[in-house]
Amino acid sequence: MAPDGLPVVDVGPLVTGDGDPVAAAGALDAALSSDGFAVLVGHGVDPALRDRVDAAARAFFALPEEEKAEVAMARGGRAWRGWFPVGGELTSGVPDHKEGLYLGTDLSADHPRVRAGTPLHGANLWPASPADLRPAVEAWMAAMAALAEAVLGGVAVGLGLDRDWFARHLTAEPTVLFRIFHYPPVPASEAGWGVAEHTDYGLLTLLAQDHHGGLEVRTRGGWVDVPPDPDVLVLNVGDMLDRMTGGRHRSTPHRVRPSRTGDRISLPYFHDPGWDAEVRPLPLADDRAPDDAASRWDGTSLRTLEGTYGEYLTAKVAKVFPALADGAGGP
Ligand SMILES: O=C(O)CCC(=O)C(=O)O
Ligand SMILES: [Fe+2]
Repeated sequence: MAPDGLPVVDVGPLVTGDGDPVAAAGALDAALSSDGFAVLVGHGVDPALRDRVDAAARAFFALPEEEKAEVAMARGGRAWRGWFPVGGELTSGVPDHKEGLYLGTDLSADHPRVRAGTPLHGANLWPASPADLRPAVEAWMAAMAALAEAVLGGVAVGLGLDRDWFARHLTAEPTVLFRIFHYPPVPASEAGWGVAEHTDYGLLTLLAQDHHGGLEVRTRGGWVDVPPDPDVLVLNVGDMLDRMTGGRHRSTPHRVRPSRTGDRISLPYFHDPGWDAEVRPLPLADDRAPDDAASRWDGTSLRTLEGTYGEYLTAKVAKVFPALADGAGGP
């Protein structure tokens, strides 16, 4: 256990094959079964790459608003890509104290899903400056995708499934979103949140952050701080893994305090089921948790959901960005 209570898991054996992957899978299972969050060490991702993405992000957010607006989210249309200003995103109906650049799997205009007008699919909007943003982000997203698949292998083994279960059933073509957030310093007199309380939508989130801190997790024992360590990656469970496991792995609410000490940069990467996947409960019946709709932050029951992951995600995103709601439900 870390001093703050979040478990630390060495995922080295799942990433490199050295060591005992079954023991690492067991540690992961225990971590995700307690509070749905884990601090990952041994992840093998080069810290210099994180520093590159962080530096490029800072250079981008420091540009004048008109330059950032060259890649404004409105230009990304239904693909939900590009920059949004401070206050442009609403979590739980309230504007957040953050700005962000939204990215995802980069699809060209002739990809069948883009041609069909599928929401959240399309090309990334790359800023002209800084030049290193695109190569750094592309390398980072590739590293996160590989790590997410390695971690999912461990999750599967921990649940008594074959190691390639997720790859075969849900993530052959994962839905991938990546965000770069900037939380500018906000005076202590100003209330509100960097990001208000919420859960993540998909399978797994992998988060890198700088040293400023502010991320809080609602564990069973109360709210705890996630230590702001740039060298670790923070893993958390999304709604679909919670649904599949009947709450054994919990999609745990979390929130971000507004930054009081400086410009905070965070890099959440979301590795989620394929768009057309229908996520069903696994046959793990005996340890199924009771239905949680009444107590969940959004009142949604993960036990009774129907439809594809794409439908679930589109409905969620339309609440956060009301501008996307317009016709976002179908092609
Ligand atoms: O910025 C952070 O630390 C967390 C962001 C987050 O929770 C999210 O994007 O879902
Ligand atoms: Fe989140």
